[in-house]
Amino acid sequence: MNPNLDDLQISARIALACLDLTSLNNADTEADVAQLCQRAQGPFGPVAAVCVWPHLAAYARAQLPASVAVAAVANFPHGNTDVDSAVQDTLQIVQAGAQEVDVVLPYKALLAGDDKAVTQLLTAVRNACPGLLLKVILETGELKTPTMIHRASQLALQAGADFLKTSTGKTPVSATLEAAQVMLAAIAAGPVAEKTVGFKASGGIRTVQEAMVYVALVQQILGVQALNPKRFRIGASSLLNDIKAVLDPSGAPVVAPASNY
Ligand SMILES: O=C[C@H](O)COP(=O)(O)O
Repeated sequence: MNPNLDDLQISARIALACLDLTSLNNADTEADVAQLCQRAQGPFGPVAAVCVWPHLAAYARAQLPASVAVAAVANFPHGNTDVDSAVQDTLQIVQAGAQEVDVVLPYKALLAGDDKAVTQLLTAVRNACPGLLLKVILETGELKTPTMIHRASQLALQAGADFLKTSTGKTPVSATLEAAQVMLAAIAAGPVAEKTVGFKASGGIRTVQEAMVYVALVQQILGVQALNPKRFRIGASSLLNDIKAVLDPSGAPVVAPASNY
């Protein structure tokens, strides 16, 4: 059933306020980031953060008001176990004056049963960015099973994650409702300190209708009070066009044209 315009617009407003507007193409330049930062501050209000490569984080920071956070990625997208390299990424992000680090959990090590390597890398990154918001990307499409997604969630929470994030957007399967359910349940079941951890759905979310199912799930499992950027983010490179179309139906079609995909 298609949602009515009021529901769609409420979700569009939440999605905008909670959006990590992302550009993580290999060839990204300062000009691309300048454009991204401009789009981050549109007529309907700012996004929560922009998300870029570490070497472009300082440039992004200089383009934005303090009200829009800068996030940058570490150990991305491969999720290797090289602690030094992940810490280097993280220090570059810290030195850039960014507010948030999105680190890829070493998911191949986890699948191979090497929990220790996972904990070592995540703990080192956590220690390298005190005071910054740490989002741990589980890469749920590669972990595949609820058991592995639950285990990854636990290890990330134990290492001090502020957010659990589904995906890099660089693998065949990105965010799914099933994976989100497991992650949200892990957050909700945690000790008090972990109950304030946030959730970020990312990868492949291009329409408000797609975003809306995550809004509903977060509300259902974490409660309506979690529908704010401190607890909920959507990481997306191409959702903003549809958010704008929904919020200004007279200005553009509600669903972004296929050419934007
Ligand atoms: O972290 C966010 C993802 O990299 C964005 O993925 P997307 O390009 O499919 O929206």
